[in-house]
Amino acid sequence: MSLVSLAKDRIQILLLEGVHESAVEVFRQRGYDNIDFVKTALDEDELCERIKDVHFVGIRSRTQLTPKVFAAAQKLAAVGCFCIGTNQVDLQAARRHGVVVFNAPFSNTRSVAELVLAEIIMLLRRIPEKNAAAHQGGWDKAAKGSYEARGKVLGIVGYGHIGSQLSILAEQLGMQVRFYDVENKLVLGNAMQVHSLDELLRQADVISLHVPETAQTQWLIGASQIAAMKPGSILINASRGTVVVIDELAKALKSGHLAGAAIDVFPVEPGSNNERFESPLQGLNNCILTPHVGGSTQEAQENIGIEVAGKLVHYSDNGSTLSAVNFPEVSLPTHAGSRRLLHIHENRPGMLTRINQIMADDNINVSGQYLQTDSEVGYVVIDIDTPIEGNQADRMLTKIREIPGTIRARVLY
Ligand SMILES: NC(=O)C1=CN([C@@H]2O[C@H](COP(=O)(O)OP(=O)(O)OC[C@H]3O[C@@H](n4cnc5c(N)ncnc54)[C@H](O)[C@@H]3O)[C@@H](O)[C@H]2O)C=CC1
Ligand SMILES: O=C(O)C(=O)COP(=O)(O)O
Repeated sequence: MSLVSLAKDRIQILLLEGVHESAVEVFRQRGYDNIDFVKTALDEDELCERIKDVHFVGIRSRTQLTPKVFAAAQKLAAVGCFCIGTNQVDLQAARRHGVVVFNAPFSNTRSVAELVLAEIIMLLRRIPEKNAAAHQGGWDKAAKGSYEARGKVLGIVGYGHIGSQLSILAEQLGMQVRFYDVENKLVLGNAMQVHSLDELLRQADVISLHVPETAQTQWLIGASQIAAMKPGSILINASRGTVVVIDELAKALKSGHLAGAAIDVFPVEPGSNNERFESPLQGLNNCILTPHVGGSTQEAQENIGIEVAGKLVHYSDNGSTLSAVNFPEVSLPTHAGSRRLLHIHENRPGMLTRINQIMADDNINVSGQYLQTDSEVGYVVIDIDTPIEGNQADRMLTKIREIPGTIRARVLY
């Protein structure tokens, strides 16, 4: 069996969780036809079985890529997260296996910001309760507890791509925006950065969470943070379900300390549309529950499909790791007229010398070399302008793979 790159029709792609068909089109246009398309997420055991011969896997936010999955995925070269969050992927395990992980950092951000804006207005007007009452024959025409968004203070936790877009949209409604972020951020419009979460919670009429799932954001909003929020204020979470202690939120909504909430993400979410959803927030009419649809618009999904499939194809064809989330980034020119060696290795001294020595011993001429390393992993790409036959490439790769510390090596056509 040749060790050089497989023919494209033998490269297996597994797309899970109903990734948009725009992704399939991108793969097909670029010659990748061997695509397995699954509408749901798979559990760990099923995934370990399905992923054995897969070279590229595409997931959304529900599929957990654990160390066990990476150990089973011996042929896997890259993961495409067709979403923003990458917390569902064990990024260290991926790196140790030489698997590059990509995501779509921008494509669904506007969709989330728009949904949150709509929820702010609905909750300030107490529409969820009035809607529930009307469906039961009720007629609650009172203005009590209903407010305009204009002039209210919106507190944003996490002023990144989503938080900052929400900030602009909310200012257009006349809201006063304040935000808390662990980093110093470029302040847009008339927004103001405050110095602690506590300060923000005490000032805001509406709090909206836009942080990633990390060890620091886990259960960021618990009993004492909810107690610090203004009586009658509103909490919105379209970030990750682990950011809010949901039982404490349920208590605050029942007691009336919080006037309302909109929750799009949950500590435990169903793996498919056929599974039952359970939450302590069910039955609370002052709480909007949505099934993790912040980024689920036609526009966002289509763009994400094109963006992430494009990154996977580019890595497969060219070796570029530009915008990878777990890997040294190497941006590469095309390699027409040359063969290209990709070598992923543990970052230890002497790696390049050894690779170059093997090439020199074989009279192979190098026309370009690109190296990036981080504290653990090195990624070197070497363009070869000496014509080499399949057998010679195989021999060279065998020797290169024997270099201690090599994680993965392949040659592109
Ligand atoms: N509901 C949905 O369908 C969607 C949910 N998301 C979630 O939204 C999150 C945010 O997305 P983006 O704005 O694009 O991410 P981003 O990375 O652009 O922004 C996140 C911001 O949070 C800040 N941050 C991190 N830890 C913090 C902490 N402990 N306290 C305060 N600030 C902190 C960061 O400095 C950064 O400014 C994603 O990580 C994802 O989990 C994203 C898209 C769709
Ligand atoms: O982009 C994200 O991080 C999201 O949470 C959206 O996830 P989804 O693609 O809807 O499973």
